[in-house]
Amino acid sequence: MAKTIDELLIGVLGAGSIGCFVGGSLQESGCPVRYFGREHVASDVRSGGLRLTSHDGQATDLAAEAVDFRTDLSGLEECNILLVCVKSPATEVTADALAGVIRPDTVVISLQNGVANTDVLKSRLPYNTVLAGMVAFNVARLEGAHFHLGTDGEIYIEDHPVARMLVDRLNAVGVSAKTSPDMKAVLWGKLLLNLNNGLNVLSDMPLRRQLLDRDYRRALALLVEETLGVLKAAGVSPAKIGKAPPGLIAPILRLPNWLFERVAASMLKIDDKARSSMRDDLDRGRKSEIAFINGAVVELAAKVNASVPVNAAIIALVEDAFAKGQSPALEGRDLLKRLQR
Ligand SMILES: NC(=O)C1=CN([C@@H]2O[C@H](COP(=O)(O)OP(=O)(O)OC[C@H]3O[C@@H](n4cnc5c(N)ncnc54)[C@H](OP(=O)(O)O)[C@@H]3O)[C@@H](O)[C@H]2O)C=CC1
Ligand SMILES: CC(C)(CO)C(=O)C(=O)O
Repeated sequence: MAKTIDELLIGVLGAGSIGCFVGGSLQESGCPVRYFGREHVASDVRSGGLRLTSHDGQATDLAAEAVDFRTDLSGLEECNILLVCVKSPATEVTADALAGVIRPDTVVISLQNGVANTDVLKSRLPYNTVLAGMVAFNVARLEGAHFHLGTDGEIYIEDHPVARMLVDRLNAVGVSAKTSPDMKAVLWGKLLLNLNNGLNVLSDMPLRRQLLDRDYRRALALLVEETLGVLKAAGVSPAKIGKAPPGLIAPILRLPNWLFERVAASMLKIDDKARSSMRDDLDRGRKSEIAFINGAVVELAAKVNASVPVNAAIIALVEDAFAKGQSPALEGRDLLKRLQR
């Protein structure tokens, strides 16, 4: 693929929060982008265009007529790069829809949470180059097709010439991005942060307020420690994502509030209303990604004969919340008691 990035058509498959934010940022940088998503986003784009804003005050508006948003897969075969941004439960079905439609030289990049999506895509798309990616920041859909970056954080993409071109373009428009030769470590490092997604479903609080609740932080510390134990037994070294090295996350979380607020000031730079993507799924009546986050820990634990009661308890509570369609709004101390039983 000896073309420049401006000659390559980027497809965003699953144009929701991450897809519209990353795709919109690449379009802002001058790349041709085609979005594939749902009618509820398409109709908002038609009526008001695509709006991207950020907690640091940046704003970008892409006019409706400049946004090529499709609610079917027509023209997918013209894409040279495909960013897969669907939630993990949709990866298999999505990959099957791509197989035999996209060109063998299309580079497919997963920008999803969880550690297994790239393997699923690879198994279904054996002729394509499939790269792992990871997004460390939070994006929320506000009113209409307005997508808001609520935290700091970087995008990582597995090292490859196409990844380098995308990273350059993202950095040029102020979206931090880098390539990595070791995405397994990056994905497990991110999964440590995503252990909070399930807790955010259970707390019924915005992320910032929940992080200021010491009992919720203690619950998260238990999850992180249990997961690090499994990773150690399996010989996996998670990468440092954010400011704290993996081994310091739990001790920092356990600090009293006054000290935590100082030591973890960057972790608390979150919009007051931001919630985890799993909490969005509960509100929108969708499936949860819990099986791909805490469930990945349970799966790895089984391989190394480790027991993971804390992750298992969180999975059960989150599955129950999704079955009922609402958060149990657990007090931090009640959750902690259940986990320490
Ligand atoms: N939001 C965030 O802050 C972050 C999210 N992530 C991860 O990024 C990934 C994407 O999350 P997010 O952007 O929040 O998800 P969203 O649900 O906002 O966006 C995904 C969109 O893709 C649509 N979709 C699903 N299947 C298809 C298909 N076959 N064709 C076209 N559209 C489809 C979904 O529709 P439908 O509603 O029908 O499912 C939905 O509108 C997840 O793995 C998430 O964990 C990572 C970091 C932060
Ligand atoms: C950015 C973060 C860690 C928290 O919002 C996330 O990945 C998510 O919401 O899924």
